[in-house]
Amino acid sequence: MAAIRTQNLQKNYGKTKVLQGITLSVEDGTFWGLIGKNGAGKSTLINTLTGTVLKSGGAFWIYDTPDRELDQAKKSIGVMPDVSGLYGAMTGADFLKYMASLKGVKLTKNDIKRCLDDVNLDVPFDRKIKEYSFGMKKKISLAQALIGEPRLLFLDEPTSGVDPESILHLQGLFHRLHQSGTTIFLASHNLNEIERLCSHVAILDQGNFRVNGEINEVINRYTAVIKVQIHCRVPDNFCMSPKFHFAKLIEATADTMIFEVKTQEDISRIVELLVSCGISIYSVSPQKTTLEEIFLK
Ligand SMILES: Nc1ncnc2c1ncn2[C@@H]1O[C@H](COP(=O)(O)OP(=O)(O)OP(=O)(O)O)[C@@H](O)[C@H]1O
Repeated sequence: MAAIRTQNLQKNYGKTKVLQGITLSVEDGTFWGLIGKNGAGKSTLINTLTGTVLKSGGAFWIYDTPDRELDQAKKSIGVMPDVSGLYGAMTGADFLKYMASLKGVKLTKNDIKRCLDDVNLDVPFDRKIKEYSFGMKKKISLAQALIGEPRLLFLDEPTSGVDPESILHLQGLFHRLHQSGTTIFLASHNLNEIERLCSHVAILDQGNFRVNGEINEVINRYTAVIKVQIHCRVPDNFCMSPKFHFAKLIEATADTMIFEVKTQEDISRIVELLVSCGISIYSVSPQKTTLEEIFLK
């Protein structure tokens, strides 16, 4: 079942066409990473899908509920928007209680403590949100998104501006939520985070997806050559026979050879050939194309 489905979804701000006909299907239980340059439309897509802004054209469905009936699907959704929409005059505890009441959930003092612990936010209950640091605001925004254990979670740059220890804590939390079946739609500039956490990725460029799909499949599709570093004892008299025609040796020292090949199978072929030449191999390290390299292309 699709958690999110869009058909030719469009959003304009005046004459600016921000989303130019997005068509996407996000299967239930998947973890999508949404990437794109500043102004590419990531927040606009999340805001449109969660009903914060109105679409200009096309259609979308959340768990088969059409966008015109979005209110009915809202109980399945948790949204962590950017932090500008927080109620600064409220304390964090009152804010969580208020947001919970909108979802029909009653929070006890212990529940609030657990919400704060979940997002690694150590703050007195009576401190007003306007007195929070930027990173603390991010965490309280995430805490409210998690209330009621939503089946579908939208996260807009949840770890930007957050300290490194908390980033690891939050990434662990996202991983556990995904493992327990939550569908997550995460916009982030942290490509390493997306590569490590997500099952799927979409690159938004000029109002449309340049690429979208299963993350390993996307990386493989854009991997023209695989670099493989082989630690081994290279004999002085070693020379590449014609049998190595499928591989390009780009560097060689007394204990390391680096080849460029086209497929994973080529790596096994190189190893077999080296062993048949009597060379002892200590380790083989393929260097995959990263999401960053694909994004920057
Ligand atoms: N309320 C608004 N009114 C007019 N234009 C807007 C509004 N919100 C966003 N835009 C414009 O829409 C475009 C996409 O903005 P959006 O915030 O969705 O990008 P983004 O990919 O989330 O960027 P970033 O990575 O910087 O957060 C930008 O050109 C922005 O100026």
